[in-house]
Amino acid sequence: MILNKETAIKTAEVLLQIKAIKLEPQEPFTWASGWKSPIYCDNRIVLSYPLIRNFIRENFAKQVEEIYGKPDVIAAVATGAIGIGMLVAEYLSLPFVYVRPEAKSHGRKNQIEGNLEPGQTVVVIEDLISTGGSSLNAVKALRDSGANVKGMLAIFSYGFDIAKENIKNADLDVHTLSNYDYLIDTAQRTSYIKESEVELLKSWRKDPAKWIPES
Ligand SMILES: O=P(O)(O)OC[C@H]1O[C@H](OP(=O)(O)OP(=O)(O)O)[C@H](O)[C@@H]1O
Ligand SMILES: O=C(O)c1cc(=O)[nH]c(=O)[nH]1
Repeated sequence: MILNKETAIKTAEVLLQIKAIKLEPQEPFTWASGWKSPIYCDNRIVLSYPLIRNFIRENFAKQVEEIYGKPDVIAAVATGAIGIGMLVAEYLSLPFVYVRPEAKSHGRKNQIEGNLEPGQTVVVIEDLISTGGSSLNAVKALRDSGANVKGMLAIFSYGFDIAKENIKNADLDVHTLSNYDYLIDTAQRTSYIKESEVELLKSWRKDPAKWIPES
């Protein structure tokens, strides 16, 4: 869910400005889910731009407080959200943990890194939601450890039905700064993408799991 339309447009604009959005219809990207895609949104690039990471950090912090008040802990989904999650925690003067995709096989064998006590309230920060698998895997680990997960904020979501269903089944409250619709509108308005690319992205978006690149 989008909380603030202006933030959604501005977030789409800055992602385009720093070229976080990559289009490679001829040589598709492979996503975490295994899906092939003509588009990749690399939100990790945000960290390289101080003004833009501050914008993301401040909007995340504002929305965390507006929606949930102050949680006990900010948690980030590794690795993509560790940097920005840490900035949000610092801005709000809150403790921070991050959640690995799985427990380490050596050392302390942790999946959650940092200090988290059972019963603590947690807001999760994620960089991007495609199917929602990675985010929900992290939320499960937090809940299994006894945390009270209040909800999750992500920079961007593609808004796929599968993600909506997964999130609903997990009974998780999710908000994003921007999403695919705002991104495509902004990319069209600023001529970041050509009309032919808009058509391709629209047809891909109808059934992304089954999309086959044109040869
Ligand atoms: O919603 P999903 O289908 O799970 O896909 C989104 C996930 O994919 C990316 O992580 P990736 O697995 O590429 O790892 P990284 O964060 O370590 O770069 C991204 O950071 C999300 O966590
Ligand atoms: O699904 C993914 O793996 C994924 C998609 C995307 O656009 N960006 C990203 O970082 N991961």
